[in-house]
Amino acid sequence: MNLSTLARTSLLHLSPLRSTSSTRDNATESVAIEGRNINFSVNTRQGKIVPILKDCSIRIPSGQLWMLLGPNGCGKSTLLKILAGLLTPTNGALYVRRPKSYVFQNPDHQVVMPTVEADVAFGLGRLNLTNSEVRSRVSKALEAVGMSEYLQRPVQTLSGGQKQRVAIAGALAEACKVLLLDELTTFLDESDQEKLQHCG
Ligand SMILES: Nc1ncnc2c1ncn2[C@@H]1O[C@H](COP(=O)(O)OP(=O)(O)OP(=O)(O)O)[C@@H](O)[C@H]1O
Repeated sequence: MNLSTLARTSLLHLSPLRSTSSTRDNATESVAIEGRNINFSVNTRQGKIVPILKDCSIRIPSGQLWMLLGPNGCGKSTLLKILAGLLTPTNGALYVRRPKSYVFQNPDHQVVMPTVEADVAFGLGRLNLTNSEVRSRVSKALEAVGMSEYLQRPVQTLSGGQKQRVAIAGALAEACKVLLLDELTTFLDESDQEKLQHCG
């Protein structure tokens, strides 16, 4: 992937990388994502090694919305999966602030519980919260994505865009500091995408 494919929504601006992981805690508290010289290759069934990402470097400050832009197959999803921890880079250095959440391109891969309420609460199970805290977080997250009235809805009755909003609500409920969204445009209409920019 060429770094020119990384764009902030308002302004293309890439600062040079300046810290290493050992100095990060003191020097760059406000950095959300930083990767340096990330490489990723896959081994094909024919035994060939195919490079997908070559020396990809990225630095994103906290509190900003950035989009990865580029042609089909250039490596956007691969990079996002590496940032999410779903893929391990072949080499390179990587820091992603926690907690982080990843929303799949296809919400059917993520929205798995029987009801909307159960699905948004799913990730909270490991956080040791009281029932009332869980209910409050679920309620606020659903409100943020405009899905409050769907609390008891069976997830299989939702549209693709509604499922995607439920998946995003699950991420917001976990109070993630980094939200990684793959192909926001697959199911969400323009107005939903616009609203999402303000609900974090
Ligand atoms: N397991 C794999 N084996 C072989 N090639 C792979 C594998 N996984 C990904 N690729 C290739 O890596 C490249 C990058 O894929 P990726 O899904 O990251 O692209 P993308 O930029 O997100 O594409 P799109 O815009 O079409 O979603 C593609 O050419 C893809 O075919």
